[in-house]
Amino acid sequence: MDGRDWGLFLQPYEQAVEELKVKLKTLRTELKNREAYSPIEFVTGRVKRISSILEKAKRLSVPMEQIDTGIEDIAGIRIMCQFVDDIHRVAGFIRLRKDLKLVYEKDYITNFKESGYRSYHMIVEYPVQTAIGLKHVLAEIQIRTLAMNFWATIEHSLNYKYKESLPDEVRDRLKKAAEAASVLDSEMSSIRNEILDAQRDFEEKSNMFTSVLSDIQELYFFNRVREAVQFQLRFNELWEQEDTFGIRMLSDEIKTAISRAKKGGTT
Ligand SMILES: Nc1nc2c(ncn2[C@@H]2O[C@H](COP(=O)(O)OP(=O)(O)OP(=O)(O)O)[C@@H](O)[C@H]2O)c(=O)[nH]1
Ligand SMILES: Nc1ncnc2c1ncn2[C@@H]1O[C@H](COP(=O)(O)OP(=O)(O)OP(=O)(O)O)[C@@H](O)[C@H]1O
Repeated sequence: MDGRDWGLFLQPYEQAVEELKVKLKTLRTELKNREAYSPIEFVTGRVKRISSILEKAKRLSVPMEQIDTGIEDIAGIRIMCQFVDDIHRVAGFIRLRKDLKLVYEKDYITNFKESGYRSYHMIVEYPVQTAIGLKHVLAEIQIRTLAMNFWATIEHSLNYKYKESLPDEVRDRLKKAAEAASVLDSEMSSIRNEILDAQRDFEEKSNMFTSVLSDIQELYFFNRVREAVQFQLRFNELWEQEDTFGIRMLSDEIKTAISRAKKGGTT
């Protein structure tokens, strides 16, 4: 292939990368608007360099006329997430999409590579509209945490610089660093879960607070002033003691008092 052929060959891959980047960045914005938190931190993409395609074709013994099927990462997308759980959510969103077809997935998080490499890969088929019709191209979507990306970026540049000559001792240290990055991810996930639990706890308490107080207000509305004051005093005490169980019981009592008041009964 000469330069012009390569330009024509790579054009749909360039279009696929640009379109997928836009679509995944839009998904990020949409999720931020819907849920105030997006599992996608940022998205990058690239088309493989010609020299890298040729090198890989040689290494994998892929004939030139089969590189579009034999090399799956000519179009490459990378999605960075804050937490490991986010990776699985993002993969879920990709599986549901109707504008691409999932070919297969590689879970290098559970089954990390010998080097220590961790990421979740999805190979997809993406339809690109060209001047002469639809062309389906393969694209590789790598989904990883910021820590996995940090490790992979440095390891890639060291391997690129030193090629086969990386000393065994350095390889071992890189493996250990990958392990440390994974421990960091687990620790961050567990801190996040604790924060989420605390937030849920706080939300539950503040809902309880509002609901009990509005029930007490209702008793005032039915002119059950003495009863309402007594409930208020008991609530204040239980709230101070952080006795959630006691507040739940009290809430039931107040509700019974309200329905009694609605029926016009006496206290
Ligand atoms: N930094 C880094 N990246 C890796 C490593 N292994 C895989 N990758 C990335 O993941 C891509 C796909 O790797 P594989 O799933 O092994 O598929 P492959 O294309 O058959 O394998 P390679 O010949 O290793 O590219 C690679 O092109 C890299 O971008 C690794 O050990 N270190
Ligand atoms: N799916 C991807 N999305 C975004 N960037 C990628 C993706 N895959 C690789 N890259 C980046 O593209 C640059 C060039 O990498 P290149 O494609 O030559 O090699 P590789 O993917 O690491 O290896 P291989 O040739 O074995 O597939 C590197 O910076 C690499 O991190």
